[in-house]
Amino acid sequence: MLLPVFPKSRLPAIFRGYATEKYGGRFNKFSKKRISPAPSIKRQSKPKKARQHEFGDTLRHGFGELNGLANIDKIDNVKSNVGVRSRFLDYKILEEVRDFFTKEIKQYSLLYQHQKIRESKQTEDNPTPTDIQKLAFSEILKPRNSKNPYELRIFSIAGETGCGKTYAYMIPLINNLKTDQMNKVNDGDKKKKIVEYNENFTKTQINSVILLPTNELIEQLYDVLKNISELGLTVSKLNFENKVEDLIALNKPVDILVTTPVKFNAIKNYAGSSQVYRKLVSSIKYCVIDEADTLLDRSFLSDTMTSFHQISNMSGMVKDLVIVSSTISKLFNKNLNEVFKNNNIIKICSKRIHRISKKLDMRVIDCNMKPFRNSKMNALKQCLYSIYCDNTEADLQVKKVLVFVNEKESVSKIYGELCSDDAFKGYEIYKITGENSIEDRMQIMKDFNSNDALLEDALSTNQKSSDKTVKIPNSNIKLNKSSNNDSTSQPRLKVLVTTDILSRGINFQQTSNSVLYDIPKTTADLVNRVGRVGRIGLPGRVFMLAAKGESKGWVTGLPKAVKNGTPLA
Ligand SMILES: Nc1ncnc2c1ncn2[C@@H]1O[C@H](COP(=O)(O)OP(=O)(O)OP(=O)(O)O)[C@@H](O)[C@H]1O
Repeated sequence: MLLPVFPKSRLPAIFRGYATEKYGGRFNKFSKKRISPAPSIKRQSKPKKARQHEFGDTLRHGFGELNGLANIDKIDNVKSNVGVRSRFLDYKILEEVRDFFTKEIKQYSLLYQHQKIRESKQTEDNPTPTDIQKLAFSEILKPRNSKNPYELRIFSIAGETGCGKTYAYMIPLINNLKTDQMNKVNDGDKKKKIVEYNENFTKTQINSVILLPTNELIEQLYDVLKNISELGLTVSKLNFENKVEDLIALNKPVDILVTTPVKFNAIKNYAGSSQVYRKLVSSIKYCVIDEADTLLDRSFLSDTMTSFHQISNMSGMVKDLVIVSSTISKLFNKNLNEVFKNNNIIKICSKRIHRISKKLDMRVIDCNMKPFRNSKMNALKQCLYSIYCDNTEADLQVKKVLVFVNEKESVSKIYGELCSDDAFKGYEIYKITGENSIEDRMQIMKDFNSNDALLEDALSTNQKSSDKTVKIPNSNIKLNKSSNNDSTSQPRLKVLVTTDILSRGINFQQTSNSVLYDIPKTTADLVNRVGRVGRIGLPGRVFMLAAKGESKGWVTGLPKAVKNGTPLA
């Protein structure tokens, strides 16, 4: 079932032919005469070395010095050699922990979900650790200094978006918690003894804390840990809906507390007496600061550091602090070195950091060219239509597209435009900004992530066409159209318009398409927005819309840089 994006009556003359001809053949005919090749094509003929140099320079200029990404080659003592061990079995991980996580990865990994749908036989394979996981396991699982078992070790883990950093810190953390738990009980039936030990607790005791910047990420991580009770461990979250009082009243060990720095700092106020507070936090031995490039930037730094100082001051027992990030900006690197200057930070970094996955098909659309008439909205509508019509993800019932903008005001504008356009009647359009209540945000994320078929009658106009391709006008972008135009098998489209609020850390379920409506303000924003698709080596597509004056060298050079694996720093 096909939808005309631009109703014929409201279409500028230049569009009319395209709309009536359903984009395909007519576009090809027009494009030969009127459309000059996209600038990115012209630039591709430049000598490789000169272009890469120009790309790096212009990118830095484009995004400004302070927010630029650090050059990893210039950071001392970074551990990035993966080594030869290639299986979970090769690392000193407790057998039950290893079995638990390999099972979890197979069941819930985006990679395995993807394969399950496309090639069900592949799901028989056993997962292997990703590069960042191998690096992290090699360092964090090293035996501690036996002379000083409570020495604080600080690790910084940095790797490209979607490379599996969560398990890179989670598996060693669970391994440590489980080992500590086993050491607390005597030999014999350890499982039974651990249950008895936990039942005898009269006060809440937190054993480890994971700090995250947003409620969405807390929810996501809590979901990752939902089966952890199988290992005899407990997890609690402190977010918008959970009260600190309830945590205090639990009266049992909390092996992992997932929360934000602000919520964590609030525990002190609610604890009432310093004795209660001390009891709560004095058993924290492991602390993780995830999405640290956000939590150690200007807006969060003071809350994050208050949390960490509270943990280490009150307990003096923190053994491992793990700081995790997908980019290393100059500011982050500066803050990291300043804040932890007296400690040796063990820096673990994947070689692919600051690079965009080569599996991503990255395209730039110049909106200044006809027929978009410098209207990003027109270009966006055409993108959505083309994604909807092409034959990718043919086996899915629902295709999903993320649309990222810089300012929350633009979210409502775009959402309003798409909702009020009859051509988008059958699409499910969502928006999320910081202005939505947290409850709303959670519900919208749930709806967008669900893969249920949309209402049968959602798409009511069925237009048959024999064209095999759809082309985004005035670009070199041609997409194959679904070969099957039968209304029951045509996928449906969900579109989520949002800001950077959702650009960090979120695993969107079965989402392979993204439109960067605005040019991101910093390289870190670019890397994170793009990184919501094409995760863990999966294929994906990103369309970047460039208006008049935005088609600078680095913008048009981006697709080539992605293909060449050029670091964006
Ligand atoms: N060893 C593995 N094999 C297969 N899939 C994995 C493996 N490790 C993690 N995954 C899956 O990869 C996906 C992305 O992982 P994760 O969320 O940890 O990425 P990330 O590096 O933290 O990304 P970001 O920088 O965006 O936060 C998840 O669906 C996870 O289940």
